[in-house]
Amino acid sequence: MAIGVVKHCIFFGEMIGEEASWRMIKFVINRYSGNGRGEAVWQQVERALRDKGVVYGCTFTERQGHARELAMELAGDANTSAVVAVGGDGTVHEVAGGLAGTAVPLGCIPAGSGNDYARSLSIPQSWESALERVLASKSRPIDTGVINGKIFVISSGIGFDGDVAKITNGSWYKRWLNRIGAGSLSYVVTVLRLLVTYRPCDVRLEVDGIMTSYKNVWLLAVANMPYYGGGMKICPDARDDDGTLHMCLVENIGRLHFLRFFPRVFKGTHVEHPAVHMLSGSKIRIVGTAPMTIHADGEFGGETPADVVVLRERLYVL
Ligand SMILES: Nc1ncnc2c1ncn2[C@@H]1O[C@H](COP(=O)(O)OP(=O)(O)OP(=O)(O)O)[C@@H](O)[C@H]1O
Repeated sequence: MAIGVVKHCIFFGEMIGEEASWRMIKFVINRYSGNGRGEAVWQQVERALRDKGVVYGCTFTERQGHARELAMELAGDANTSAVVAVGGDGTVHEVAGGLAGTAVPLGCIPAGSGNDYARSLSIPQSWESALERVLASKSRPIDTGVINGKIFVISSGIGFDGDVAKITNGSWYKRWLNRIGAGSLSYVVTVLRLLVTYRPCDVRLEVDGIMTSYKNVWLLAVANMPYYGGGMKICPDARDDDGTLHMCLVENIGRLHFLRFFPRVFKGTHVEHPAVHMLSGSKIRIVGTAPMTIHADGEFGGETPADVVVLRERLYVL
């Protein structure tokens, strides 16, 4: 039963009736993304769709995890041509989870605080241009990653990274910074806070059958796309269609040193630092001497040990 969709679906004027069986783009909107930006952006998008006479469907998320359920349901509808996430990376992550393995492509109108999915795919940050791209309806397949059974499209982070995502998502300053349009700065604030308290641990890593060990590991990012954390170019070589996951591991570095070299991640020049190891592979196992927090596209994903694999051409995107 297409609960959310039928309830909230909108068809226009003469399109009601027989023609409502046409295939159409369906929008899944997280009103609360970007601290209300989702709602504001959607109002403008909706007005533009009406002006253009586009037939569309729309539905609003009501809770965490709902976007995934809606996307799964919509993908099963024969009249869905694409599902477009209006929101941030969390919404994209959930919608992608519902569409992966189907032929229905994922579109995105960025309205969050980080918007790293949009940045990585060169989707314009302005809703007008992002909508144009959606309406052009050109799709291509991309890879996805899976960590401990949870899908990710952008990246997964373990250790310091996982804690940054977990703390930022629950922070008052993310909401406050979103309000003044500087939401991506919230990740930087958490990094600075956590730098004082984080305790690195040793890690055993197995990549495509090859074992290595690292001492005092701060973080291990596993990326399908180059950007995360609101514009940090953590794995500059990551490509969403190369069948490989790219990793950035930071070990054995003092807190002050970490703080000094941290800004380099915004340009991607951190990769030259001796404490940074860049790796790649398609089947990865990560075991820490202490449990390390995991995030999948910025959403909490449990703790290590972790098994990660890449699934080739698993998702269609616009
Ligand atoms: N109706 C809702 N009420 C509460 N939370 C919701 C609702 N709909 C979605 N969510 C949750 O809101 C969270 C944040 O959404 P999203 O990531 O899209 O926005 P953001 O955090 O502002 O952006 P970004 O991830 O790019 O920083 C997600 O975890 C999602 O599951």
